[in-house]
Formats: sequence, C-alpha cells, structure tokens
Amino acid sequence: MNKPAIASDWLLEVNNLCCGYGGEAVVKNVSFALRQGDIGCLLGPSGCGKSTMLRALAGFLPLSDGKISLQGQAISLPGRALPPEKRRIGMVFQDYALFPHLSIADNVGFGLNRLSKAERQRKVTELLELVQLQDLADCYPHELSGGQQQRVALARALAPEPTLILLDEPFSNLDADLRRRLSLDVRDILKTLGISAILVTHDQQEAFAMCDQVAVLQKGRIQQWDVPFNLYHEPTNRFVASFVGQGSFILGNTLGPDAIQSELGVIHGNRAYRWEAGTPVDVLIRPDDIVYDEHSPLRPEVIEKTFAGTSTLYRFRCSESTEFEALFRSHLDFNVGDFVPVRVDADHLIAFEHEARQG
Ligand SMILES: Nc1ncnc2c1ncn2[C@@H]1O[C@H](COP(=O)(O)OP(=O)(O)OP(=O)(O)O)[C@@H](O)[C@H]1O
Repeated sequence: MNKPAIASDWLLEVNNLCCGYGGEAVVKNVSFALRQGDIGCLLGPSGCGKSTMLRALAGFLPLSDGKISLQGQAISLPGRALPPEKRRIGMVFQDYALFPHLSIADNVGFGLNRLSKAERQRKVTELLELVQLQDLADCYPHELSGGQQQRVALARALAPEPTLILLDEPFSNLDADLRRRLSLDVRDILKTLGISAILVTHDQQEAFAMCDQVAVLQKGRIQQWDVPFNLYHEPTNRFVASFVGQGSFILGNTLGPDAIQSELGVIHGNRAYRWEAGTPVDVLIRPDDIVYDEHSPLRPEVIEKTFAGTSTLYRFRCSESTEFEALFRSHLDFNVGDFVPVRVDADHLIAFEHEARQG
C-alpha cells in the first residue's frame, strides 16, 4: 500500500522565520521543527517575541522572510499565507476566551456545525469526558473555576480535530499548585490523542514538566532548541546557562581539556574544551553541584539561607568575588555566618571564556 505523500518527517517546520510590526523585526531568523505528537515550547523573558511567533504560526501575522510548513505544506511565506481558519490549528489563550452566554457543552461544540446534531452531541460528550467535566455540561462559564474553564477551552480547541494546538500562557491565571497539576493533565490529554502542541510560557518549570523540546528565546532569536535535560545540563551559551535553572559563575583557569582550577578546587567534568591551559574561564556552578563533605578543606561561609521544606538553599561566599549556591536536604541545618565543609560534585562541567564583569 502506498503511504500518503508527506514531503517530510516533521509535522511543523519553521525555517528562517522573520516577522514583526510596522517594518520593525521582532522575530529574527528562527528555525525549528517538531515531530508528530511532540509538545514544543517557546520559553523566554518578557518581550522576547514568544507571542509574536505564535501569531505567525496561527496565521495572524505576515512573514517578512522565511517559511512555515505544516505536514510538509507551506502555510506561510512572505506575501502568501493560508488564512487562520484553514490551517487546522487550534488555540488556547491565557484568558480562556469562552462564550459567556453559551453552556459548557455549547462552548465545546461551537466549531462543530458541520456535524449532525447527534454526532455533535457524541463528540461533545467524548471531549467533556476527556477533560473530566462531563457533569458540568449544562453549566455556564461563570459557574466554573479558572482551572475548569481552561479545560473547557482545551476541549473546544480539540473539537475540530486540529493538526496542531497553540497554547498561549494557558495556565498563568491559575495558582501555582493548580498550574502544575493542570499542565500535567493537559500533557496527558495531548499525548493520549497524539496531538502536537506549542506552548508559550515564561515559566521554566512548566516548560520542563510539559514539553518534549524547548526553544529558549532571547530578543527574537532562538538561543537553544533542545530537550529540557540538555538545556539545564548542557547549555550552549551563557544566556541559556543563566536563564535556565539557578546557578552562579565562578572564575577559574583551565588546567587541561576537562579540568579547571578554581577557588573551589580542581573541577573535573565530562566535556572537553579546546582552550589552551591557563585560559581564564567562568564556570557554572548549579546548587545541586555542591555536596556537604565533612572532610573537605573547602569551608565557605553561609551568607544567606532559604528554607523550603524538604530542602534548604544556601548562598555561600568563599571570597569577595566568589559566591555560589547549594541545595541541601533540610536536616543539614546551618546558620548564616557558619563555615561549612563542601566540595564540588559536578558531572556536567559547563564553562565559558571569562567575561570581565561590567561596572
Ligand atoms: N501589536 C504590536 N505592535 C507593535 N509592537 C508589538 C505588538 N505586539 C508586540 N509588540 C512588540 O514586540 C516585542 C515582542 O512582544 P511579544 O508579545 O511577542 O513578547 P513575549 O515574549 O510574548 O512577551 P510576554 O512574555 O511579556 O508576553 C515587544 O517589544 C513588544 O513591544
């Protein structure tokens, strides 16, 4: 049997995308690709162009350069774009955007006019079961909590069986606990249906928990498109290293390709660097790279302590220019002013050529 003619293995391909407003470029030369069933994320600080990229994907913003393809077909090119309603792309917004005068069932069935009444009802029931709101079918949006309204918005976006779902900060109106639970539920629902999605968020925990691939954006450019583990442990540049997770840079000098002399001792890692021995470098120290070791000669001073239940985050100072953080289980209890024996235990040695600090 012949396979359907799909020109590429990728569901979504974005090539050298450039777009913006009034001739001003906001998104610059962005390229990435997403496989069928994967959840991608656009993560970055406020104003870096995440929503602008999403608008271009949805077809609301023209391209000044580049190409967007879905299932191997170009849907956006400069001067030529498939209209939003013909893209088979669903959207879920931060503010839910439900119709207040329609019941939950009618909100979900809104885009299903082409179906017979019975088919429409069957589909709505199926979707409400999927998002676990079958008992609220006859309620109105104002009678639902924020989390429930967002589930309705997801069911409505899924109803026309889109090829791709775009989620624009969908959980940012919810409290932290609900946010975490709902993001995992939404991931499960999308994975069960095998639907691909792009999530826009500035919350890295949400990005890591929910997404298979994450783009870290800065000023309209992708700095790294990778799996969450690599973004944390193998950041490709200083911006990603600082933006993703916690960490401090300390000064060191290379001893060899995989060893750096620093105030915290000789740090070994699993990466080889090509710098000459003696090159000044900034080494990234994550809070989980530091362990308590009562035999260690290194005894930095605790200068800050943040208790967080099962763990405590300590900020240590070795000297005027060397500070770093460490995360210890909270039964290891120290006070500000204590000198604590610690050592570096990092598998992933991340270093960048030394940058003189400003000011
Ligand atoms: N309609 C618009 N007209 C002109 N400039 C815009 C418009 N929308 C956004 N911008 C500008 O484009 C840049 C990127 O905005 P965008 O909303 O894409 O960022 P973002 O990463 O989604 O930010 P946030 O996380 O704060 O929502 C900003 O400098 C913003 O001021």
